Formats: sequence, structure tokens, C-alpha cells
Amino acid sequence: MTSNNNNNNNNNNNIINTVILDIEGTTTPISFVHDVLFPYIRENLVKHINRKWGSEELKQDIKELYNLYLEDNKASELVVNNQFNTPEILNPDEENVDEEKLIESIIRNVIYQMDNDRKSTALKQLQGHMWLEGYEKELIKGIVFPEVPKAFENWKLNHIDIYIYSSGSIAAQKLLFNYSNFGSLLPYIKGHFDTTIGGKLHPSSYEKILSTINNGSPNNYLFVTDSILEAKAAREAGLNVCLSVRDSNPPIVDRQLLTTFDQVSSFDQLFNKYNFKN
Ligand SMILES: CSCCC(=O)C(=O)COP(=O)(O)O
Ligand SMILES: [Mg+2]
Repeated sequence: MTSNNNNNNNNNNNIINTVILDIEGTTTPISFVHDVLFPYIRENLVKHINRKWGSEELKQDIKELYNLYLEDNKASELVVNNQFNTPEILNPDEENVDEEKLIESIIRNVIYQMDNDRKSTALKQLQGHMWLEGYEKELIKGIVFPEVPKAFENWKLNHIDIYIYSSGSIAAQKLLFNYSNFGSLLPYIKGHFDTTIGGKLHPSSYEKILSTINNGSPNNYLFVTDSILEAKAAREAGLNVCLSVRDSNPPIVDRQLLTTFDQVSSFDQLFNKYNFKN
């Protein structure tokens, strides 16, 4: 273990027994998400809706998207410059709804959310369902950075529990790690969390995750993420936090806040920075 000179809240003598990892920008290049996963959704959305029309899974996905539209609309009455402006989805439960128009409204809504990189649970659930076929047909392979499998192995050997917390749905997370460029990494991962537990910018989400995992006090946990706002929220919940500053990530703009966090550009560096239980 080495100490570091950052004026962060981490006490690097804390004994870490659990790591919680973000995906995009942390275990996985941002380019994989934006240049492979997201284009797959755009290219296959119409086909997916037509193929799955009438299925319980798609009905549920549409219901979630519709509820989100209603919620945003309600919120927009209260906020002057509403940040969402989510395109209308026709009520899927209306008896005489024009199916063609309903489908058009769903597509408009999904594409709008994706154009804005919205991390809504509704969008992420649909995406997760869509990627299944892409992975199964080997059209997509999940990408993790080259040192990630070795780090997983190392943590596993030392009985450090590995959890994932991503805006991507739990189903999408499992696909990415099951069909990874290094084979299935799922056996290394003890559990998964997505935004159904709460958004990644809220300290309460991290508190809920910790009470679900139940592996001791917050300072036994290490959260690694590329997002400084997620890092701030997790720190407020008392976790040790390390920023993933990969060469391929966009630079973090708030330089001042950045200096208050530990940073690594590869998981290898975590092993010198933190005191993992062994
Ligand atoms: C689980 S793979 C899909 C990635 C994704 O959709 C996403 O929004 C990634 O967000 P993260 O919280 O992992 O940065
Ligand atoms: Mg991320």
C-alpha cells in the first residue's frame, strides 16, 4: 500500500473488501458504448419493435417509456426551461390507438433520448433487451480494457467482492461481461446495480447499495468511476472513491474538484494505492 498526496477524503489505510465499478469510461472504452452499442440500437430499433410487437417484454418497455414521458411532462409544467422536452408517446393503452402512429412516437422518443445521452431507466431497459440478440448472434462483443481481467482475478483470489454499478441496465451489464473480448467475466462479479436502485448522482443510491451488499462500513468500499459527479455523490455517502482517467476519456473540466480525488489511468495502479484485504 502507498499513500498519496491528494487532499481527498480517502484514508488509504482503510481496508477495502469490496469494489464497485462503473462501466463506460472505467472498465470499458467510451468508444465501445458510443460507436458500437448505441449505433446498434439506432440501426435495429424499427426491426426490434416490429418483431417483438405484442410481446410482454416490449409492452413493459413501452409502458416505462410512456410513464417517463408523462413524468417529464408533469415536471415541465413546474420548470420554466425544462431540461427534457421529451417527445410525446401516444397512450399505448388507449383502445383505438393508431398502431403506426404509436410506433412512430416511440421511435421519435427513443432517438431523442439517445441524441441527448439520457440515462433514463426506461431507455436503458429497452437497450438491454435489444442488445441480447446482437451479442447472441456475435454481432457485438463486449469490450473491457486489457488489464481488467487480471484485476478481477487478483481481487477474486484475495476475496475482494466485485460489484458493478452502471446506468446501463443489469441485463445489459451481464451481456457485456458475459460476451467480453476476454471471454466470460461474469463469474468474477458478485452482483450488479443499475438505476432502478437510484440515479448515480445521488448519495442515497450508494447508501442503498451498501445496505444491500452489507459488507461493513462505507470505508471498506472502493467505487471507481470516470464521472466526477458520480465520484462526488459516492464520496458524500462515505465510500472511498477513485477516478478513472483513461487516455481515451474526455478531460475532466472541473480541475479544482479533480484534485480532490484519487486518480488512476489503469486498474493496475489501484493495487498500489489501496489497502485491499488479503
Ligand atoms: C451496461 S453497457 C451500456 C452502457 C450504457 O448504456 C451506459 O449508459 C453506461 O453508463 P455508465 O454508468 O456505465 O457510465
Ligand atoms: Mg461511466
